[in-house]
Parts: sequence; C-alpha cells; structure tokens
Amino acid sequence: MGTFKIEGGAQLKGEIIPQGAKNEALQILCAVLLTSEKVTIHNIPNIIDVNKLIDLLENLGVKIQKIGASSYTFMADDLHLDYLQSEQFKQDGRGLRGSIMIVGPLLARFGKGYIPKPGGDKIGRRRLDTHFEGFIKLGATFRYNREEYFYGVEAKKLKGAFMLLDEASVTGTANIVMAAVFAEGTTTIYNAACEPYLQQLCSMLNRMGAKISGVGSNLLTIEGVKELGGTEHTILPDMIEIGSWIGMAAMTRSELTIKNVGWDHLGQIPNVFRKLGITVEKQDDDIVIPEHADGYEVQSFIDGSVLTISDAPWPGFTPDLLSIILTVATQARGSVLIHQKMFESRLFFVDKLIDMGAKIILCDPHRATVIGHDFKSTLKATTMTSPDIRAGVSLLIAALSAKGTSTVHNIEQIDRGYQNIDGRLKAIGAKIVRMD
Ligand SMILES: CC(=O)N[C@H]1[C@@H](OP(=O)(O)OP(=O)(O)OC[C@H]2O[C@@H](n3ccc(=O)[nH]c3=O)[C@H](O)[C@@H]2O)O[C@H](CO)[C@@H](O)[C@@H]1O
Ligand SMILES: C=C(OP(=O)(O)O)C(=O)O
Repeated sequence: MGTFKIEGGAQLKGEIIPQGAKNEALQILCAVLLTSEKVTIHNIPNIIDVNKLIDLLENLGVKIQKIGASSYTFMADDLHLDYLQSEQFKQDGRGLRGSIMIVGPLLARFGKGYIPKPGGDKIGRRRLDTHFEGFIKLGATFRYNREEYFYGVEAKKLKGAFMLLDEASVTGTANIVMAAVFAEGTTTIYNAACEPYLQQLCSMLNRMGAKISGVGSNLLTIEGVKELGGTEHTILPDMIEIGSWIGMAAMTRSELTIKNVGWDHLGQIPNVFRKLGITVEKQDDDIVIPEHADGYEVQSFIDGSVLTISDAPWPGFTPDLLSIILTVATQARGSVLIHQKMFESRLFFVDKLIDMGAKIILCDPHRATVIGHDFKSTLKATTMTSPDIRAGVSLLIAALSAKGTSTVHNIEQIDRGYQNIDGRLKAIGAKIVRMD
C-alpha cells in the first residue's frame, strides 16, 4: 500500500497540462477489438486502470506498439479467445471497471463475450443490468455463474432492436453501442448516456465505418454494418482531472493555468465551481484560476435559499467531481448542500475531513451540508486512507491546504486515474513525497 506524505500550506504556481481522459480511454481501447485493422490512439493517459486494460488486451492477443509518449497502435487481427476461459482473464478482468466494455465488441465480432465481475471504485452498488439487458434485446443469450461472479453472453447473430435503457449508464451505453454496430438492421437506444466519452467513442466508430446518428443526444440510432476498418483517434483532456486542478488551486489559494482544456467539452464544470465563488477565467483554450487571496463566496439560489450541488447524467454535473466540490467548499464563505444522487457510499470520506476540522454534517449517505470556514480556520494535518479515486484526490487537496504534515495511504486509488500526480504537483511547488 503506497503512501504520500504532504506538508500542507505551500502556495502552488505554474502550468498544468491535463492528461487524456481516463473514462474515454477505457471505451476507446475496448473499441479496437471491433476491427482487424490498425487503430492508432493518441493522448492515452499513463495511469493504472488504463495500463491494466492495455495488458488485458495484450493477453487477449491484440498486437500493441508504443509509438510515442502517449500514443499506441493496436491490431486485433488474431485474438486468443481461449484466454477468456483462463484464470488469468478472471484476474485481469476483475482489476478495473472499464474491462466490462470488452463484452460488447467481442459479442459483436466473435459472437461471445465474457467478463468476471469488474472492479473499480467501491462507491456503492454498481450493477450491470443495463449492459446485459441491452445485449439480450439484440438477441444474445445470457448466463451468470453466481459462484464465480462470471458473466457471459453468446449469439450466432445479433439483430437490431429498439431499447429504452433502464438508466443512462455510461459504460452500459458504450457496451451496447459497440455490440450494435454489427447487428443486422437498425438499433435505437433511448435514454442513452451522452457524456463526451460516448460522443468521442461514437465519432471514432463512425470514422471506422459505423453508422451511428444522434451522437451527443440520449437517442442513438445505429444502422448495422458488416465490418469496421482502422482509424486514428485522439483522446480529449480529462475533464475530471481538470476539475480536480481547479479545486486544488482555489483551496490552496494558488494561481494555476490549466492548458488546452477543451472548453467545448467541459459542460457544467466551470460554472459549478463559479457557483462556489471561484473565479474560472477562460483564456483561449486555457483555464486560469487566479490566487483567491480574499477567499471565495458561495452563491445562493435566486430566492435566497441555500445552494445545492448535485450530480446527474450528462449534460448534468458529473458525480466524479462532487467529492472535490465538497472538499473545496469546506473553505468557502457560506454553506452548500452536496447531494450525491448516483452512488450510495461516496460521501463517507467526509469523516476524514471532519477529523481535520471541517464543518460538515453528513445528513444521510447521499447528502452532506458543508459550512465553509472562509480560511478563518485552517484544516489540521492528519493520517488518512484513500477509499476511492476521487475521495483520494479530495483528501490530497485537503492535505495540501492543511497545517502540518499529512499522510495519505492507499494511493494506488489515486494512481488509478491521475498520471504522475506527485511529480506534477512538485513541479508547481507542492511539498509531497511518495513512500513505498
Ligand atoms: C469507467 C467509467 O466510465 N466510469 C464512470 C461510469 O461508471 P459506470 O458506467 O459504471 O456508471 P453508470 O453510469 O452505469 O452508473 C453509475 C451509478 O449511477 C446510477 N445511475 C446512473 C444513471 C442514472 O440515470 N441514474 C443513476 O442513478 C447507477 O445506478 C450507478 O449506481 O459512469 C459513472 C457515472 O457518471 C462515473 O462515476 C464513472 O467514473
Ligand atoms: C468512479 C470512477 O471510476 P471507475 O468507474 O473506474 O471506478 C471515477 O473515475 O471516478
């Protein structure tokens, strides 16, 4: 279990270049399974989850070449499908959440797809019904081995269908879209998720020869095609990482420039930080967060009632930034209610912030009220364990703003999604040491 030691209180300054988006990379990597031709992908983040998926693809027989710092080519022309029955696959597949998205492409191209219960953050129940209900609608037979938590779908032929998803699942939509590209006839997916990750996936598939329309909306129409060809794709900057840097800059009262953020794909993110009173300046495609020497003041709703920040499927505010918003609010002027609607166990990390002196009332597993200190009282350093990727970064932000030296254990959670976080923090002046 890796550990960071952080001496809080240092002001940061400088430029950050965002990494490629983790959740997009996981979809795009799975899509290479849909063609025997070469697919070149740029801006792949060097993070644990993505590297685990690359290893899994390699074990499945995909020929992979690293052609640049963050660029790779992939060729799935001769797969070892026997690997899907191996113990090694059970171990590899369990290692991350994103592995679930190999099932759709395998089912589409080879008529069978399997996966052990995938890993990922332990942030509440994470069911897979949407994925498998979609495959069944396309004509697949489904089986689930309860003893081994092993899922499987098989089909001689997939047929296009209309489906109304029970929820707008991000990975579920990606999986069903990838299964449907070769289904005979027309597939219509209503209540589809439409995060930029999915828009990017659908655009890539269309470049490969797929016929997907409605991209960016919750109604996708897919005309089945016989085959897909190779392509080149560049992954967008990671909007969750960008939000993490915004929060970190504000809470440490530092001036930071986040380069080439891809403003057009950030949705509500800049405005939600602005609601906390944080100045988010747009300079061309960069974000500049000035030093907040006078702190930041939470806005109220027009009728004067207390601000609520909650998550929703895109174009709503992403649940992956709520832990960071909550943490940054602990030093705001004013109060805010954080409502994490999607996940049931994602707010429990507030215990650690409370230990550090933050004023938070956990109302129930989904809601927490934060009463900001307005920097009149500094958080106190402590020892904590990162429970999940975003809580981990939130605790890191709290530690960077705190008085004294904090210890954050289980930093593998952070490394799952943040590339060289300690190196990049040191480069802008943070006092952080990685202990193994
Ligand atoms: C690898 C990856 O891409 N992971 C992301 C993906 O996970 P993932 O695709 O696993 O998440 P889903 O979109 O399936 O659902 C997330 C949770 O939200 C609930 N839910 C979902 C949709 C909805 O309309 N109502 C609702 O309550 C689900 O029951 C589940 O508990 O999307 C999540 C939601 O944005 C993000 O937190 C994860 O970072
Ligand atoms: C919940 C997340 O990741 P995963 O779905 O991979 O667990 C996340 O990125 O915040």
